[in-house]
Amino acid sequence: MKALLAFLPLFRQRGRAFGLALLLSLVTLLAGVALLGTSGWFITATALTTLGLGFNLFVPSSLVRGFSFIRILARYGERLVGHNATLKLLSDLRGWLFALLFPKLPLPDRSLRHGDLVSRLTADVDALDTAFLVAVGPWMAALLVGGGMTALLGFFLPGAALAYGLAMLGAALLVPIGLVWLSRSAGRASVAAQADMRMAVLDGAIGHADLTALGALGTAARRFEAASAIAASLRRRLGAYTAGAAAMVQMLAALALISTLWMGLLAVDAGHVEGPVMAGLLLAVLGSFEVTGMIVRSVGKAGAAMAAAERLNALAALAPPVAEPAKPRDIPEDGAIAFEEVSFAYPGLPPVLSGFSLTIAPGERIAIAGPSGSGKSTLLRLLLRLAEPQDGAIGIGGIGLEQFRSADIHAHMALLSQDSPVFIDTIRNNLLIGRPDASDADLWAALAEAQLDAHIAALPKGLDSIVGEAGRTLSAGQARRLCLARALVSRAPVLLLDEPSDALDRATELAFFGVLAAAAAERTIIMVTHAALPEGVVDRVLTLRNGRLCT
Ligand SMILES: Nc1ncnc2c1ncn2[C@@H]1O[C@H](COP(=O)(O)OP(=O)(O)OP(=O)(O)O)[C@@H](O)[C@H]1O
Repeated sequence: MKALLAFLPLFRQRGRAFGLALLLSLVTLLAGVALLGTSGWFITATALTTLGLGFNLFVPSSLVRGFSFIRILARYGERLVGHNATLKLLSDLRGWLFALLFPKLPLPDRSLRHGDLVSRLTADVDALDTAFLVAVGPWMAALLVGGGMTALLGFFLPGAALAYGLAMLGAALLVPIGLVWLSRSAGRASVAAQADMRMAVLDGAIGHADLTALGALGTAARRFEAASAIAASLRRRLGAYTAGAAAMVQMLAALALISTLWMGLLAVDAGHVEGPVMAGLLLAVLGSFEVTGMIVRSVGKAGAAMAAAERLNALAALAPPVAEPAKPRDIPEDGAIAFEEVSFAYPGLPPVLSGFSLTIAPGERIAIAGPSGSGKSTLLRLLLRLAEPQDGAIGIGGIGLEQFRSADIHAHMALLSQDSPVFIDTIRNNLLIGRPDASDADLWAALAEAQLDAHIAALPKGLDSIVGEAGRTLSAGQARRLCLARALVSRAPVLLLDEPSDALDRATELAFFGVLAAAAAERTIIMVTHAALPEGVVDRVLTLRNGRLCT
């Protein structure tokens, strides 16, 4: 519950709209109760009229029409206002989550898998949509309608008021609380199982080609089936709990109805209440229980909503990898980059770097080689200040990285990695990510430097050609050169390259290095690579082993 309360400020922002939706749902409910009550009274009175009693038909018949009209309009308004507010709340929620998450990307926590993150950003947010509207509204309505009805019965049929009040209390409060309690762990497990299911789908889709080649599609399918079977059985269990609770609520409504009928007949017999009034009260009691059905339906989802809220809070509470400086300094354009006695370990793991020192002069080009897992990519992460060393210092021009804004560091150093994506968008927009205010001339210049201009110019739509998912309308080498052009557009004086030629065949790799050497003439280059570099691409090649450079 605490996890859900964390979202209260967001809910409050839409408080007015939710308040109006609540008011309209109350009007709907009251109109429904009044409609049933008046109809019961009207029908009974009409029947009695045929037995010779005088009765004015016009007032009750216009009341019936009036109440049904009010009910229709209020229900329509409540749906309109309520759903509009809910959709806005969902968009606020996503905005809040993205704003919290973006400064923390890339997430250092490797336990949070891609599919799980997607699941949290989509399904978990959706699971919260009904939490407030459906849970808060009907409860307040039950309180008001149930209280009002008890008072009304207390006036006409005091004997029935107590039974009704207790039945309403049980249906609106005790049964839903029991349902929340019962469905808590199944709700949590259900959210986790559905996340597992999504991860299995994503893994299967992303790795489809490899799974097919390895003949492992069956294993992937079985993993998905197992995850779905667990999710389905949890859903069934939650459904059974909700159905059981709904049945109990119906029984309580029946008890309230029977006791009202019993007391009503006695009162009519004793001449304390007229028959039509008793019939009206009976139907009003029936109508007032409508709200408890809504409570049970929403509360059935409460377990999942609470689990979703916990997962979202956990995501929001992830600590930012580094703190921004209170008084940021400007990065010296021509400053040398220096690692001094840097030691770094990922939490709970053995050190990746220990006492690592290196100075890179402005305009110098170096390559860092070393065995897989020796910490080459980690070096670049530290330089981009995506993580901070436990010991030692990293600086530019003699100023520690911690004194620069992260945004300035990322503008100073452009990263081209083996995972640099080509987005499903136009070539222009792919390049503008490097520098949003770049002119077409800048884009063409960068494409020329990356030796991609002739190819793009030959496309019918030129810069406005769409490149497909993972740059599929480009060859692997062209996609890599497009990413290089993006890095060049950025005008960053330092280029960080992490296995830039990975997955390219040797001929394409050599061509890429040739392009790189020519294009990045004025820039500092720090390249991490396993590839054998042709002459002239870098000034020196260093090897990282056991956390230090070896000579
Ligand atoms: N986010 C992380 N959380 C925990 N451990 C990590 C993380 N990133 C890297 N590591 C671990 O740190 C070590 C160094 O990884 P790193 O990616 O820097 O090596 P690398 O030299 O670039 O390897 P490769 O050449 O295979 O890309 C490895 O043992 C790796 O498993």
